Amino acid sequence: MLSESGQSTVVSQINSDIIAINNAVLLHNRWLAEWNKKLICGLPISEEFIQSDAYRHCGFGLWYYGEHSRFTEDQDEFPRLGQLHISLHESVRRIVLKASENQPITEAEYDEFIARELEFTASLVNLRDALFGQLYSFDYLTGVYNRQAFYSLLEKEHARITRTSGVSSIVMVDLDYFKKVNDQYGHQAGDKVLAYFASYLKESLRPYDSVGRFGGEEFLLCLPDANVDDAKTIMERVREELAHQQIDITGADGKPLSINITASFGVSSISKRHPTSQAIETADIAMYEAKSAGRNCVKVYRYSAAEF
Ligand SMILES: Nc1nc2c(ncn2[C@@H]2O[C@H](COP(=O)(O)OP(=O)(O)OP(=O)(O)O)[C@@H](O)[C@H]2O)c(=O)[nH]1
Repeated sequence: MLSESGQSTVVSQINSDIIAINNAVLLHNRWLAEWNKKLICGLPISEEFIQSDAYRHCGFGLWYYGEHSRFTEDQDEFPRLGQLHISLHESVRRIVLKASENQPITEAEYDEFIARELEFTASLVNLRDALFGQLYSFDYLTGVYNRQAFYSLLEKEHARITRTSGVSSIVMVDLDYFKKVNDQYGHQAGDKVLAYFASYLKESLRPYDSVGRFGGEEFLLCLPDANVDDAKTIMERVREELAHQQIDITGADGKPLSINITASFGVSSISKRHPTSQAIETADIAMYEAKSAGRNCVKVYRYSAAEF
């Protein structure tokens, strides 16, 4: 689905997550500057730096223990960042308590604090980089994987299926007569149809299936551990239900209207013997066969004996 800014909600969510992290970094830097100033200038240090759960109440902590999207929480770096933040607070607490009791702070204590601060900062950078990586993996308009990310996903699937000696299906899907949508209702309406179609595909498939935008109005699907006959059955259902979807758009004259679309599907398989590039090529052949057969249908590419 499209957000108000015209980008997919996935992309705008990741963007918001990155902005929220940047803000948390600012709050952390302020916290650091504040207690450093008090320590260096010999000013009284307030309770908030000494409490054992101070890490939950500082600006960074409020962000960390607040609400997050799955894009932030799913990153491997996220729990590590939380641990490093707690360790950093422990180190600061020891220093601040000693200072408030006019005891000298040892070099080892200071070095420990600096090491923890540096590790914490590096972890923040890792988390932000991971989110940028996600941002560059999704198609800006539809929120599904872009071509490059989907190719990597298929390469991983090929490696997995090679180990298990199994088979997975890949499907090339292309909207029918999509040019007419653009020509009749305008490019914006066309964009809306593409975004709708992408989320329809995602919602119609199993959670472990994947959807990528191959280019233009062409999408690629990966159905792990489904052979081409399973995939054909699934795609027939998806195709049939798609034709009954009412898509709300705004026409070129600004008036709202509902339209239907159909798509052509080409199914092929990926396995130990049939790598990613061959699977894409053959799914494309099957999809063109579906176009030639009159569109709004599913065709399967079956490898010949010579291709085994
Ligand atoms: N709105 C919009 N249109 C796009 C986008 N990418 C590609 N298109 C349009 O998709 C249309 C594809 O047209 P064709 O390749 O002729 O295919 P088609 O009209 O779907 O016809 P068949 O595939 O033969 O059924 C062109 O009008 C492109 O401009 C996009 O991101 N947004």
